[in-house]
Amino acid sequence: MTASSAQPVGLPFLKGHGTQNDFVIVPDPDGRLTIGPEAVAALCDRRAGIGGDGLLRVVRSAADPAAADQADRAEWFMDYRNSDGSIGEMCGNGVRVFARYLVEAGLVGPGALPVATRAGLRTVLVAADAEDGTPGEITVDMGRAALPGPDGIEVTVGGRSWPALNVNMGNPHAVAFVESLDHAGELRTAPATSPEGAYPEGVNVEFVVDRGPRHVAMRVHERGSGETRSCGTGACAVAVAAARRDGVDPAVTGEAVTYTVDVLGGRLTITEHPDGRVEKTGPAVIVARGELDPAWSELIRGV
Ligand SMILES: N[C@@H](CCC[C@H](N)C(=O)O)C(=O)O
Repeated sequence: MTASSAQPVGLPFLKGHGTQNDFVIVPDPDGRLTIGPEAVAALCDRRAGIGGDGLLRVVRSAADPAAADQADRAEWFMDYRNSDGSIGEMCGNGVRVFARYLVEAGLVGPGALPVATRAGLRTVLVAADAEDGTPGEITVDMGRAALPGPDGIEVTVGGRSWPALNVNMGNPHAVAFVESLDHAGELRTAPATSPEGAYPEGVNVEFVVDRGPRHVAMRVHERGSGETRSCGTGACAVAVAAARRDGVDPAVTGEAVTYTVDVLGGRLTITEHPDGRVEKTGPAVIVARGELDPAWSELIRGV
């Protein structure tokens, strides 16, 4: 994609991030645009495009067949794509950034906001901004974690292997507790997982170390995006895996448990409730607004 100096086509975009997991945001309220995998990858390219770990298309649920069955419960559908153009069912940081955009654009008011995703409905709560203007934190009900097994999953990097727990937060995760986050290496390629076939759709892999009581730190290699500085669904998977490793299950104790999860780009707070719901709290900001050059209409249909 080469930029031209012609008049802007007027297709607006924004850029935002949540704990430095960053996204190109494309408002498409009436579902007029077709942004195929090639266009997503080009927009997310950090040298020739806008740059991002993924893309959030903001569309009314009723205007997209992928979310039409949720339209009676959620006006807005988060159409999330990884930076390579592939689909991710859910994005925990993305949904906070998505909500921040809707609120800042005046498209929704304060309070609980239901958002349709490919993993089902998620409810987002945007806290009021601080008096100094600092954007309030955002809490998301991320639904229930599933631990479908099998036992014996392993993650391997650079000749070292660790046992991993398969945690599904609407999307798949393999969570491995390691001695040092450096052991994950450069993470330029996806870590190997075994047994073969455990993750037919690919997997997000988290490497975790302890920082203190109910406090861990992680790195992540995301399916479709590579190493990112944060992964919201990954942080939830990590908190649930850490709780089980620590012998804690809120469904058994009847008490919620909270873990602080440090990511390379900040900090997320994850609470698992006795009914199994996992809540995630963290920041989300919009950092830029602009218009795409007309040259993009070669890749994006409907412009
Ligand atoms: N960064 C996201 C997860 C995005 C989807 C993931 N790469 C997948 O393919 O499942 C998050 O914050 O949860």
